[in-house]
Order: sequence, then C-alpha cells, then structure tokens
Amino acid sequence: MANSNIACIIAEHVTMHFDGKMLFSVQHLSFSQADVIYLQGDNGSGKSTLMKLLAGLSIASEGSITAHGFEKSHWWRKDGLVGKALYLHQHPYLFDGSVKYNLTFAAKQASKNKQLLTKRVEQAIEMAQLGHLLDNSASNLSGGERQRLAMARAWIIQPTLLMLDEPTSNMDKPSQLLVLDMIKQLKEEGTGLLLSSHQACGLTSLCNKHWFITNKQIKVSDDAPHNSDQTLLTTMELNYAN
Ligand SMILES: Nc1ncnc2c1ncn2[C@@H]1O[C@H](COP(=O)(O)OP(=O)(O)OP(=O)(O)O)[C@@H](O)[C@H]1O
Repeated sequence: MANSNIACIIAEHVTMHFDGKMLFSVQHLSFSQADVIYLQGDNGSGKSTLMKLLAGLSIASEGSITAHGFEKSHWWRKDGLVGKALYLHQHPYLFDGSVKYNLTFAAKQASKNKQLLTKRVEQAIEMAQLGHLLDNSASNLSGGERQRLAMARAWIIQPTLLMLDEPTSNMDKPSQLLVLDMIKQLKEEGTGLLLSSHQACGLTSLCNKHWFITNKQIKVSDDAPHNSDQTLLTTMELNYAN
C-alpha cells in the first residue's frame, strides 16, 4: 500500500509484450521520492520500455501502473501518469532554438518564484558548464553537450521523480562528473531517481535500491548495487579531482 505522504508510482502485475512476444513481467514495483534505484539489464532487456511505462508514455500489455501522493492535476488535465515522473531519454529531445531558449523554456515549466528561478537557471548553466554555449543552436550540440543541456533542464524543473536513461552514455569523464553532481543535488533536494547505465560512472554509488531485468523478469532488491561499481567510481573521482 502506498504511503499517502510520499509521491510514488506503483506497478502491479505488469507484463509487456511486443509483437506477441513477452519482453518482461513483474509482480510489484514501487518507485518513490525516497528511492534512488539503479536499473540494470542487458541491451534490449527492456530498461527504456519500463521507464516509458512508468512515465505514462506507453501502456502496459497487462497490469496496472498508478501514481499516488502527487498534487492534483489542473482540472483540464486527466489525472493519469503523464507528467508525474519525468523521463529523460538517452538521446534527449531538444527544442529548435538556442541553448538559452531551451533553458528558459524549462524554467517556465518549474513551479518556483521568479527570483528563485533566475538563480536556479544561473546555477544550472554553471553546473553543466553551458555558459560558452548559450547562444549556440541546440541542434548543433555534440551528443555529450545535448545530454548536459537536457540534464540542466531537468535540474531546473526539479521534478518529484526523475528517470534517467543512460544519462552519461555520450560523455567524457569530466562531463560525467558534472552530471553526477547535478544528480546528487537533486537527490539531496528530495527528487526520487531511477537510473539506468551500462557504465560504472559513479551513478551506482548514489543508489539505495537495485532493479535488475533478467530472464524476462524484473528482480527487485533493497540493497545498494554491488560495491565493485562504487570502487570504480571512487577511483575515477580521484583521478579527476586531481
Ligand atoms: N514500440 C516497440 N515496438 C516493438 N518493439 C519494441 C518497441 N519498443 C521497444 N521494442 C523492443 O523491445 C526490446 C527492449 O527495448 P528497450 O529499448 O526497452 O531495451 P533497453 O534495455 O533499454 O536496451 P538498451 O540497453 O540497448 O538501451 C527491444 O528488442 C526493442 O526492439
């Protein structure tokens, strides 16, 4: 049963099929504001599909996925899953226009007062090191820069729940560390996170739960991911701190 004080998304008896073939099934999943979950699975096991289901962007073949503890939507919007957990695709969609425009647009989605928002946008630019790119067209950015911009937008919005699909896949190590810092800060500010990554880039050290897709089942563990990932992170952080 969901704790009504905390925002969460709950999946019950969910199965996902494509073209008549089962991709995965799971009895029960709960993703809440208190969680930082590491989602692991081989290529094609269904990590992105699961995130899209939890974001309300796809519909499960069987079972139910419901949101609890969120503020009521505006009267004109159906109270469903869409808009509850923000999903950041590994090849993020950016708006036509400049980097600055993309950040300003994100700021319009955030429910903060103007002064706080201006400060948060400035901080995001600094944290993601986008200052020298502000007037560049977003369509001309490199893969890693696009991901940094998408991360900065999410950081400005500061969602209740955020799902990051391979957020550092196109990044060099300094950029990975910038993004790691932004994710850490969101965690401290109370955003629940679901993170998928094939790289041991430090993300796993933030996680307090582990979902693992194997043999078409999603296994849930309340343990932090394996320590060896964290050792790799520490080594990398030390290398780049010096
Ligand atoms: N809309 C769709 N129609 C048919 N098949 C799909 C659809 N979306 C995803 N699939 C298939 O489902 C499987 C899982 O895809 P998904 O992108 O969720 O995997 P993933 O674990 O995120 O992979 P990767 O680690 O490579 O990013 C793949 O075989 C993919 O081709």
